Amino acid sequence: MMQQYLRLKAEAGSHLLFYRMGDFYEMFYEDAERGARLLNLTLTKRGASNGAPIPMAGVPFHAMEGYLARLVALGESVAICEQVGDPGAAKGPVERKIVRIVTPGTLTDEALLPAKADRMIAAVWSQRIQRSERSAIAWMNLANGDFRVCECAPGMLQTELHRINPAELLCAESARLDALPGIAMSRVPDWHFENDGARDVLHRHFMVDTLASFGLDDLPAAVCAAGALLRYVSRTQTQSLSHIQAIRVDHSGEYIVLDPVTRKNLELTETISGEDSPTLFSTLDHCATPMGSRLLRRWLHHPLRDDARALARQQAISALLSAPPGDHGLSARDPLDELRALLERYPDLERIATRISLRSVRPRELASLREALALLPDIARHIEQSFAPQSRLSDFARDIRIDPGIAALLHRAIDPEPAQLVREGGVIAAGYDEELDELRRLASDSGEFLIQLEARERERTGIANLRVEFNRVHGFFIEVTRGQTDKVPADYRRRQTLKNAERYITPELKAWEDKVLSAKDRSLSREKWLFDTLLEDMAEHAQALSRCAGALAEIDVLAALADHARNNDWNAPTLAGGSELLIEAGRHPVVERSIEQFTPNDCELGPQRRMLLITGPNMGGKSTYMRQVALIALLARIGSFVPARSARIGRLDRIFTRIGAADDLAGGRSTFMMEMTEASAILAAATPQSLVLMDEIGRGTSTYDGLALAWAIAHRLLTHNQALTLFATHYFEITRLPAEAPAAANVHLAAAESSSGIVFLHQVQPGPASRSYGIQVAQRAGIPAAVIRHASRELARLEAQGAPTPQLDLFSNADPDDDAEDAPPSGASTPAAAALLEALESIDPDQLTPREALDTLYRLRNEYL
Ligand SMILES: Nc1ncnc2c1ncn2[C@@H]1O[C@H](COP(=O)(O)OP(=O)(O)OP(=O)(O)O)[C@@H](O)[C@H]1O
Repeated sequence: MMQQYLRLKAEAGSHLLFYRMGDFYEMFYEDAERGARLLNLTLTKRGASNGAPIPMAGVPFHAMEGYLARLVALGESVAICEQVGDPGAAKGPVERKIVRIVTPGTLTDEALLPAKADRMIAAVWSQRIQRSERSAIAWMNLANGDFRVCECAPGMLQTELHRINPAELLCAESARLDALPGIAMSRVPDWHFENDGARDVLHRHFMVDTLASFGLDDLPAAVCAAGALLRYVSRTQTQSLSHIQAIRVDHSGEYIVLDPVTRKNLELTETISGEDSPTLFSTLDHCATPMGSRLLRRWLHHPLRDDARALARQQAISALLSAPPGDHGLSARDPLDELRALLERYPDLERIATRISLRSVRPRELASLREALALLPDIARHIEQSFAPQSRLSDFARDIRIDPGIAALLHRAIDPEPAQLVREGGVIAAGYDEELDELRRLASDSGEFLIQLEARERERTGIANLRVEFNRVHGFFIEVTRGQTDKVPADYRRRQTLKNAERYITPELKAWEDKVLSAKDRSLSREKWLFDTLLEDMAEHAQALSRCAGALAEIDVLAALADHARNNDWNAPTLAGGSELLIEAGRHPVVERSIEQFTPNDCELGPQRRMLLITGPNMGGKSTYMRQVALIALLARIGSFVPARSARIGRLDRIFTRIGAADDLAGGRSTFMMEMTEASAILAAATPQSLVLMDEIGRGTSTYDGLALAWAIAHRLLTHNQALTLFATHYFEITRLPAEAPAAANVHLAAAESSSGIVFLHQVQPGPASRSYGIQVAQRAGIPAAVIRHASRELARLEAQGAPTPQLDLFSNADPDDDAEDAPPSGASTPAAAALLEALESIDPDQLTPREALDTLYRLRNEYL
């Protein structure tokens, strides 16, 4: 047996091996030690190898899922080995096989998957293509069959990985990739990523001769990553991956880029301290189904650059809110509430569809699918009848239409209340299969047959006390008392002789006995076969089911967003083409829910007013204001309504944030170093279409250094990057920037002093703040009165001395070359230079092929030299 174990362990490699023995999955050797430590199991011993006892630890088979869930949460992978041979027939150990491998990114079992979040597996690959380095990511959501790739510059790899947020990351053995927090790393041999082999894997899976139809022709690195990923995932699953029907290319220009820091700072799906709520997602997630919740989460992380898709969603939300009052179609309820109530009755169709493809669906899931399918016509009718006509909504009504034959088949085939597992029996409905009905009848109601047989035999033999009976040792028999045995017919065969009676069997009773005794077994295997056949039939419809699930998830998200908009007085924003953000009476979507009276504020940013310098007391509401502007922009760009009286949101390519200070002690970077690293990333990449939030930059160092840096950074953002910027600062000196650069404007958060201390008005007003109120805020925070009095005296003394204010022309002696670099295109010394700068501005090197880059270089040389 140990030989068999060791062979299977070699196959499982570094994964833990769960080796099935009777009612347990056992682990041996190092696996046992690791498993026992991770799962808190008792470590025992079994036999010996080379004189030393073999460590062993096991988990009961019926509790396996719970243990697996714990292991994958810890980033472990497990190979599950089952007995596949017949224990009776085998001479040595029963034949065993690894039937599946569970890894953190390839889960499909309902019990192991989080309901409201996706678990993705990704593969990364980088290679040199014509002298430039390209990185590619392929990722797959095995639970719904989504398979995507993208290529990007190596510097964008981290940002893209954060967007995708995989649970497991696959890379080549030789890849230089640091472990990423919260992501399990799996390494495979480099050759898995080789182009020819990878292409071959994809060709075979999709049964195509070319990948051109997926748009992968010009993406060689992406092909390598996708091929390696598909090879890895196929190995982990026992069934074919027929639900993975296509690869989609995510173009980098499709979404507004949010770097990891920004996703965190805006608290989209996780608070800064790592909690699930309150976040934008937890505030908006009124979805009725888990698949809707997952889609909403995806949307929040993928705001769109293009207007059309966001607008289509927004119009669908408007249509859902536009139901004519009074005429409420199916019921007296409000149509949006009715729609949400209908959606609430849906199971997780997306995952059920996938498990049908993987042939791992459970009987009860099919029963809930049956109930759900019966509701589809109601939903389709409700959408058509109750809401204003809208093209997106009409598409849904079409996409959720499913062949009624599937529901009919499930009605006929699946028991109204099926058992949990097929092996328990009682899953296939009565009347679906004659043979199964007969087997079940035999297995269950043998009593009737025996009574009839007894009556018949009494009559035939004339033996009045003849009895038909059963015992475990001898099976069925006819018992005749000794005095009557001369009446026994010739076809009676003696089975057993007792003191006062003889026991017989007849050919009829024997045949019947064989049938009954095996009926139970046969009915179970017949049921298993029928269930498998049913799954084969259902698999043909898996794609239609998953399309229907996708449409339902989308309706669910739109209905949730519509509901939130309606209940919180949100409005449809205008999506504009230029670079602008105009918000009238905007609110913070999460904070407005947690306080009684939120003060709305406007925001105006555009080509002539690119930067707001925000001042005001601590606790005045600066961070809230900046975040609310970014969140309103993001919400508009996912297609949602926004918490504002009106909003006009231009095209955005990126949102950057530099908010708050957090040490990265693990990474060995101080607060100040972190701050500067983030700022330098922003200065390197922000464009006129970027939204930048900068909160108190420079705070982490001495006043002069900090002020100087803050000034220079603000200046550069204004003149060079020309990004739309919200710049909160405590350096009042910086409020004089607008005098030099008219594209900057001062606003402040108003506060007033009353007899009982400072009152925060949370109102954004034009102009700089007049003072900082630091001492008043400290007083409110409970600093002892003596310290406050001392501070007030110190302040008065410093003010009386006229404490030196840092000079504002700190940069007047700056290197003239630096000035030139900072100058906007319009500040170029000659018209030709201005034209050249403008031409350079319009180039996005990341979007050019090497050939195009060379051509562009020649063209510029010819035009401007
Ligand atoms: N517009 C508003 N209406 C009502 N309350 C608000 C508003 N904005 C902020 N607040 C409240 O004020 C508190 C402080 O806000 P915020 O953290 O934005 O201040 P801040 O100016 O950034 O402070 P600091 O400079 O100390 O970081 C928030 O927790 C919130 O409860």
